[in-house]
Amino acid sequence: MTLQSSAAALLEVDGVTLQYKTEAHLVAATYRVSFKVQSGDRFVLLGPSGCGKSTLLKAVGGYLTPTEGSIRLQGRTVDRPGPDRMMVFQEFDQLLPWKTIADNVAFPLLASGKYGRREAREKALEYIAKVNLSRFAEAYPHTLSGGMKQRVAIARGMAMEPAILLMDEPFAALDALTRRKMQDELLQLWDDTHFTVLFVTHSIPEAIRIGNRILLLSPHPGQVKAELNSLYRDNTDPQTHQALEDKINGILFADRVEEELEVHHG
Ligand SMILES: Nc1ncnc2c1ncn2[C@@H]1O[C@H](COP(=O)(O)OP(=O)(O)OP(=O)(O)O)[C@@H](O)[C@H]1O
Repeated sequence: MTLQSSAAALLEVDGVTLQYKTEAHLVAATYRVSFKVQSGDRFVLLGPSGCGKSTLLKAVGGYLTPTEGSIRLQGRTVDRPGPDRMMVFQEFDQLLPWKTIADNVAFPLLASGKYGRREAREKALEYIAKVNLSRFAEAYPHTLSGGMKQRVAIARGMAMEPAILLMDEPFAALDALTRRKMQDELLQLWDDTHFTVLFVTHSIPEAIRIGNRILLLSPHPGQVKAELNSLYRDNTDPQTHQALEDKINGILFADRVEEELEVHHG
């Protein structure tokens, strides 16, 4: 037993290169990306379209194997999907249309063998309440708005109480007002349970609102440009946000690689 093991990060992504093999050629999605997520982090992967954010998230999910480097969750190498990592996607059609909201949320709890029928239902209802949808527990997905469906998808992911929740642009398809509301709700949920989330977005304002840490990735293939730490969300001063947005824009479009920045504006 060493001190090092007790201080280990929850998720360690170490020098990860990810590639897609197509018939014609090899597409490099990320190149030697490293970062560490601590328990309770709201860790954001931010970068322009095509920089490999979704690919990284899929690799953490265990759906893709790195060609170089390693991914470890709670000290164990990730080599397949597992109930300790739940995904929430952008699309509104990620729910099973023939199942009620309660049954959708209970589904992975039952399928994974984590709970029996009665406990799964109780757990599902508990998380449906957390996303303020108790009134719709017996409704079917097609009767819900896009924002409500996303809340169900979040409840379904959280009900499994995974080690880490993986969110791939979950609010990108929503209108601006709903998107803002959903960001607030996610933060309220975090206040409730302090879950760990790895959140992908290409929106700088969204990254600033959601993240306590932000990893900035360069365009294709994605490489780490900088890591912003110690972001305090209770600082809602628009000037501070604007200054941070400007700083991120500067980093994303400057020619600097692998820079560690500590930003304190709390
Ligand atoms: N299934 C695939 N087969 C081949 N290439 C792929 C595949 N999926 C993604 N790519 C390529 O890998 C690179 C990274 O894609 P990825 O979707 O991870 O980027 P992203 O940063 O999430 O972009 P976006 O914000 O547009 O979703 C891109 O060049 C993309 O074209």
